[in-house]
Amino acid sequence: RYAVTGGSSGIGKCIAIECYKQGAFITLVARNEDKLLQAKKEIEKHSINDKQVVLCISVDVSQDYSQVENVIKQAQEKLGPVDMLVNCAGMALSGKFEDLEVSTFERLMSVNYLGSVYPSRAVITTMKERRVGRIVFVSSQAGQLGLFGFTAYSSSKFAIRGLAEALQMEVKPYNVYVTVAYPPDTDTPGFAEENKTKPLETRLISETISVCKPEQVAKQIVKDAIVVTMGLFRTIALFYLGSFDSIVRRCMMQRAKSEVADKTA
Ligand SMILES: NC(=O)C1=CN([C@@H]2O[C@H](COP(=O)(O)OP(=O)(O)OC[C@H]3O[C@@H](n4cnc5c(N)ncnc54)[C@H](OP(=O)(O)O)[C@@H]3O)[C@@H](O)[C@H]2O)C=CC1
Ligand SMILES: CCCCCCCCCCCCCCCC(=O)[C@@H](N)CO
Repeated sequence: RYAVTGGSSGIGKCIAIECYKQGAFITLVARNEDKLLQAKKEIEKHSINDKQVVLCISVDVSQDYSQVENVIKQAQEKLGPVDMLVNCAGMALSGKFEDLEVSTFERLMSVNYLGSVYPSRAVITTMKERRVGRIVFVSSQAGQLGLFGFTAYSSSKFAIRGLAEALQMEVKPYNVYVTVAYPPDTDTPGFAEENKTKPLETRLISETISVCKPEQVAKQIVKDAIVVTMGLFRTIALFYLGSFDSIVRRCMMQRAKSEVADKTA
């Protein structure tokens, strides 16, 4: 059972299709109901058995945590616990730092960052209890490099990386896995929208690499969620992370011991 935020368009919709093709039950989360229904119809064409369902939830993932928590609870009651959550809802706005409205910084932070925190927070307890789960975050290449025109966007995508890495250290002992995707420019409705206001410099920088197809990006994201690949930096970091993970495990054992002691006391 998979839940995909931003599953009604672009990369999120392609991720949903990719997972549906593998027999998963899908919950789509986005705001616009027409787009959700449209996507549902499209995804259902790829079913591989007649038990599969696509459930649509209309909610703004960036506004009210209790609302997000409620709808996720309802979805889990209908379909059962979520095994994989893909946080793909997001948006991009660009412009020079001094030209961007202050409200744009707030908006991108709440949609891209808090919009990934809330759904994750809503599913994590059940995942830890079940000792099963995957959470996928969708950052961006602009979440690894700060680029001209992306002062608001890049920082919201860098934030996702910090969240994901910290969360991974917490949930690893519970067999819950976290992955982050850093996609390049991808041909989606959101990308077309973003291009309407892109500064020239940003456009020229973007054009140095080619635009990907959302189907291709989605395939890679689903694959990476299952098979983890590594870069050089990651390998060095892994040495440290290993020792940090053992601290986490030690604390867990210590806590379990003292809980037993409390009970017997
Ligand atoms: N396309 C690209 O070039 C790249 C995109 N990305 C990232 O990938 C993700 C998907 O991008 P893309 O497919 O292009 O985007 P689209 O604009 O095509 O789709 C965005 C999806 O997110 C939903 N969404 C947006 N805001 C909210 C919200 N506040 N609450 C709930 N749902 C919301 C939209 O539905 P609705 O509007 O109805 O709510 C829609 O389903 C984003 O996080 C983006 O930053 C990363 C790198 C490159
Ligand atoms: C290890 C990293 C390698 C980096 C290679 C250099 C890439 C420079 C070009 C970057 C293009 C900007 C992508 C942003 C996409 C995006 O998030 C928006 N389209 C959102 O919609």
